[in-house]
Amino acid sequence: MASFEVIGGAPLKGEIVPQGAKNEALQILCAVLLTSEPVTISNIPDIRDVNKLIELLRDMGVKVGKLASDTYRFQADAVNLDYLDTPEFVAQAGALRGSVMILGPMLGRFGRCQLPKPGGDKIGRRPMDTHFLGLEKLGGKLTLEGTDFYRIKAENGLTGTYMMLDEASVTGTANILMAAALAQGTTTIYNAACEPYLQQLCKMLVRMGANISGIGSNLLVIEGVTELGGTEHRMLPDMIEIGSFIGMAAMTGSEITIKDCQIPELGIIPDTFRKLGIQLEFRGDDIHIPAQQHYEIATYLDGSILTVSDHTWPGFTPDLLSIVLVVATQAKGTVLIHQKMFESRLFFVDKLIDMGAQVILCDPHRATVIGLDQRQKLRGITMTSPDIRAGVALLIAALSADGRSVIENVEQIDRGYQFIDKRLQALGAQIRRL
Ligand SMILES: CC(=O)N[C@H]1[C@@H](OP(=O)(O)OP(=O)(O)OC[C@H]2O[C@@H](n3ccc(=O)[nH]c3=O)[C@H](O)[C@@H]2O)O[C@H](CO)[C@@H](O)[C@@H]1O
Ligand SMILES: C=C(OP(=O)(O)O)C(=O)O
Repeated sequence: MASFEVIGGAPLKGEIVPQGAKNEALQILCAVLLTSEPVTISNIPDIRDVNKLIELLRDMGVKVGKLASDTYRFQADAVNLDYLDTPEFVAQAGALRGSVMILGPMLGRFGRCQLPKPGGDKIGRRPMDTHFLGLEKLGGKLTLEGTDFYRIKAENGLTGTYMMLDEASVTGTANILMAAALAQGTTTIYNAACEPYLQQLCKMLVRMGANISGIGSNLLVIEGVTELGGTEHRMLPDMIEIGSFIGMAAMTGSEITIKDCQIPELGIIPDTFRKLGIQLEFRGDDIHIPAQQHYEIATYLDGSILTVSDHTWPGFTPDLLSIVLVVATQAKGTVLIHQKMFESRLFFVDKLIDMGAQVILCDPHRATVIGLDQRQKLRGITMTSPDIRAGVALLIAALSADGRSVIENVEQIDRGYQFIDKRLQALGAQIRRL
């Protein structure tokens, strides 16, 4: 297990370019399984989860060519279905969440798929029910082995139908959409997730020959086609990384410019940070955060305490709540952080409390943060990164803290943040990989 040693307290300065989006990459990479023609994808982040998925695709028989450091060409013209029966496949697919999205393409194109319970962050229950309810409505027959191995088959192909998802699951919508693209007839998905990465997937599928209407809404209508063709696709910048850098700049009192953010795709992320009193300036497509000694959390109009909570798009993403929470520890004022989707994502506040932050964990879903307004800095400690976003929140805390911190288990951070130590060093951070 690798660690980061951080000597905190010094402001950072400079420009940083966000990586391509992790969670978009996981969807888009799985979509290469939908066609035997070449698909070229650029702005692919060089991170653990994405590299593991590329390796899995390669081992499944997909031809993978690296054209540049962030650009790959894939061709799934000789997929080896027998590989799904090997223990190697089970180990690889079980090691990340994104592997779950091979289900839809494999079922749509080859009529079968199987999968162990996928990996990913241990942040509470992560049910797969929506995925399978949707795929079964299209004609898939599911067999469960125990509670954590799934086999699904559609020997006579899939048939389009109307469905109302029980929840707007991001990866669930991606799976059903990809399967429906190759089903016979019309599929209507109501209560579909509609975040920018899913919109990107829809646009890519349309370029491959799919007929999809309602892109960007929660009502998708897909006219199935018999086959899809090759395409080129470029990933959006990672909105969670952009939010993390905004939080890092504020918490460390740094002047940072985040380049090429595709600001219109960020939804309410910038305004949510503004509610914490953080100044953001849009300079063309860059976000400039000036050095701020103090930032003050807004209240509601009647003076009552602000709540920041997660919601499906266009609401605030749950993946940035840990960042908002840590940034609030040095704000002026009080905020209630309400993590509605996941019940185990706030336990990392114990470490912030050890560092001197004033946080009350009300219950697994809610924490009240009473900001210190820089009256007292956090103190460096040794801690372990429990999940990807808590890991980065702790890294931000360490960068702002007095003294030396050690963050263990940074493989969690490496899942989703490309060469983060080197990129932060370029901004002047004292961070070292041990
Ligand atoms: C690889 C990937 O893309 N992972 C993201 C994806 O995970 P993933 O697709 O696994 O997450 P889902 O959208 O399925 O759901 C996440 C959790 O939220 C709950 N839920 C979901 C929808 C809803 O309307 N109400 C509700 O309460 C679910 O029960 C589940 O516990 O979306 C999550 C929610 O944005 C993000 O945190 C993950 O980073
Ligand atoms: C929860 C996350 O990732 P995953 O779904 O891959 O575990 C995340 O990206 O914040």
